[in-house]
Amino acid sequence: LLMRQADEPTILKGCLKYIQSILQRKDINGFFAYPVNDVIAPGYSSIIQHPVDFSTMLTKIEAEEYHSVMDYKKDFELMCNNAMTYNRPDTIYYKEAKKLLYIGRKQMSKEKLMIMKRNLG
Ligand SMILES: CC(=O)c1cc(-c2ccccn2)c2ncccn12
Repeated sequence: LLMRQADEPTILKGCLKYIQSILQRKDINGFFAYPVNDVIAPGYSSIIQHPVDFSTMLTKIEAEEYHSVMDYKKDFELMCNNAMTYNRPDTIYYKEAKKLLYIGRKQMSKEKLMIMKRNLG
């Protein structure tokens, strides 16, 4: 039986789920786990045009809607920037978003992606 080499989408899916698992562990309060609603955040849906959260991103990973790590990184940065747009700088949501953005940029840096590619190679 020939070993079935995982195809590109499967490899990318594995990488993105690994990256998301690391980033979600940093969101200890789960502020970014699910879509923000207008009940907890008044006026959110009229202020934020392109809402995104980790659960939505996981659905997109499974549906193979991301064609590269850079694609995924765009949604991740949008999620953090949405929080830094809607919330004032003195709020826990703004501060957590800023921290998460920094961690995500390190996790998806050129160097880290090279190492991941090499280990998959
Ligand atoms: C991410 C974000 O902007 C957010 C998450 C939350 C949130 C998410 C889960 C539980 C409680 N709050 C929130 N609440 C008020 C205002 C903004 N937020």
